[in-house]
Formats: sequence, C-alpha cells, structure tokens
Amino acid sequence: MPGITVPPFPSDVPTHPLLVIDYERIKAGDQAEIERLWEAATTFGFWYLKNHVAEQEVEAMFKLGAEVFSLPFEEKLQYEQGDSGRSFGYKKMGGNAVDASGLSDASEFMNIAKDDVLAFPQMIHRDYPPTVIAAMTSVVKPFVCKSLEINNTVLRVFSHRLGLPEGSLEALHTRDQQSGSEARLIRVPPMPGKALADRPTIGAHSDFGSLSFLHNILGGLQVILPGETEWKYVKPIPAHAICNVGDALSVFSGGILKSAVHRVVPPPGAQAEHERWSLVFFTRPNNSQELHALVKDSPIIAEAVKQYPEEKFNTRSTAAEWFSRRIKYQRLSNRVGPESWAASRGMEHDPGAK
Ligand SMILES: O=C(O)CCC(=O)C(=O)O
Ligand SMILES: [Fe+2]
Repeated sequence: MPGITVPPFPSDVPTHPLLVIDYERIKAGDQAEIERLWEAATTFGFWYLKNHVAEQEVEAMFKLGAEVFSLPFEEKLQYEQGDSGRSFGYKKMGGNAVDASGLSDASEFMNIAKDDVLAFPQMIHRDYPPTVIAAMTSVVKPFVCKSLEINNTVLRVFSHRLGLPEGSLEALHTRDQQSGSEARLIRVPPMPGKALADRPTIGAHSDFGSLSFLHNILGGLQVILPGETEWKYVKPIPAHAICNVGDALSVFSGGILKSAVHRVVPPPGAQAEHERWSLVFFTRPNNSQELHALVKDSPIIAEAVKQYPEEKFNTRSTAAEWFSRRIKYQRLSNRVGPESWAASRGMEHDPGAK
C-alpha cells in the first residue's frame, strides 16, 4: 500500500531522463521555464512536474484506491465498464489486450468520470461503488479540480506557443461540456521473478486524450523513442508528477506536440515483490470536438502539417468516437483477432521492441 517503505528503484536498469518542470514558475509566467516545458513537449512529450501542490490530494486518492481495490471482486464487477467502449467504471485485471496476439493485461482500474465528479450528487454517466461515492466530495473532487487547474494552465501555455487565438485549447477542454476526462486508479499485484519481468501489465500505447497527470511510486513505466528498440524506465521521483501529451493534443497541434509510446511492466528488481499503485488524471477534449489539426486557427500549425502526409492529422472522428473506439477494441471480450488490436490504435509510432 502507498506509504509503506519499498525498496529503492534499482540503479542498474536503463532509464530515460526527463526535464523537471517547476509548476509554480509556469503558473507565474516565467519565460525560461515555459521554454523548457515547450522543449519537453515538442521533443518527446514527457516531463516531470514539481511544485504542483497536489500531494495531499494524491495521497488521499491512493488511500481511496487501497479501499476500492480491496472490495470483493464480485462487488467491483457490478461497476464494470462494459463492452460498448465506455471507459468509466471498473476494469478487471486481464480485461484488456496488451498486444496484437491478445496477451492479457495485469492491472485493475477504477475510472471516475470528470463529469460525474463535478455534477455530484447527480450522476451523468454512471454510478460507482459506495466507497467511491462516500469519498466523492472530500477526496475525488479536490483531486479532479486540482488536476484540471494544472492541465488547464499547461493548455494555456501551449495555446499561446502554438500561435492559436487566446483561449483556443482551453475552449476545447471545458469543465462544463461532457468529455472522456477521468481520474484513474491503478493497481498491479506483486509480480516477482524474472519470467514476468518483461510482460506488460499495460500494453504499449500513446495516451488517447490531451494531457495526462500521472503519479506512481514504484518503477514499471517505460518509454520507447521513435526508431529505437530498447524500452527505458521512467524513474519515479517522490512528489514529482509525470506529465505527458496524448494523441488528441498531438493531432490538434499538427504533430508539433509529441505523444510518446509507453507501457507498464512489473517494477524492476526487488520492487517487483510489491503491489504497484498509480493514479492518473486524463484531460480529454469535449466529446463533440472533431479531432484534426487546427490549421485554420494557426499559421504555425498550418506550416507544421506540410511535412506529413495530407490526411495524417485528420482522424474523421469526434473525440468521443476516437476514445470509445480505442477503449472498445482493447477489451479482450471484443477481440476477434489481431485486427481488434489494430482497431484500438491511435497515433502510435510502431514500437521497435515488444
Ligand atoms: O501506471 C503508470 O505508471 C502509467 C499508466 C498509463 O500509462 C495509463 O494508464 O495510460
Ligand atoms: Fe498511458
């Protein structure tokens, strides 16, 4: 459980360094820090975020996660996300594919919709276990509001740097309009032993939405650079969130902002003996928003798309369709064959390693 002492992240595994961005300085409009954020987002698309002052909210969410996942399996199953392509609710361990062969995943999720949290006690999309309901106002809402504020600040910076009219990206990700934005609690059981070390607990993917605000304690998250064949760990640093750009924002920006492929494997070394907990807030575009490069709104984006095949950033789908297709076809209960995995893909570059 979070809070207990765990072995340190080993020093003999390959890691990928990320820039550490100071949220306080971003919020204050510090140009040098904004430049570093821009560099991180346009080169690889991942960065650490310090001074985000969400630690208390994150800690409370981890405690809630421990309660939720210790509920009887039958009870959790009553809140299953289902096969229709809806993400919100419970996803059981083994419910998703991690590759084209249909190998199963090894993590359980509880996904809580931003719309349900903000409208509470009204439920927009679905209901949740009483444990979640009881914590909605005191735990889930403060975490969601903090995450929305942080991601919104980053969107404002990107909007400006992309040469978009002021407020453009924020308007595509509003609090009030329905979206796939959600908080996700993740648990992976202990997976000791070399045999399991490379088996993904979450398969290679790029995130579906615009911005992810991730908190983890043990290692296991890995990234792979386009054209490379070696997966490298992202080392967790206490009180530092890991932030990344998702496909939707990469599409809006005509590929200027990078959405990187990542996966999760069992924690490295002695950490594999422990349960792995993580928590993400995903900011995703308003459901009705078409996913395409914003070429009409920014000469910078119009110029950037010229280097790619013409249709690359024209998904011909709304954010809701894009999101639900990807959720639906990664579920093993919807699997027909390797084509189902293909149907769950977004803007992923082809990872050279499995
Ligand atoms: O658990 C992690 O460290 C990453 C989770 C992740 O990539 C996701 O849920 O999209
Ligand atoms: Fe992810």
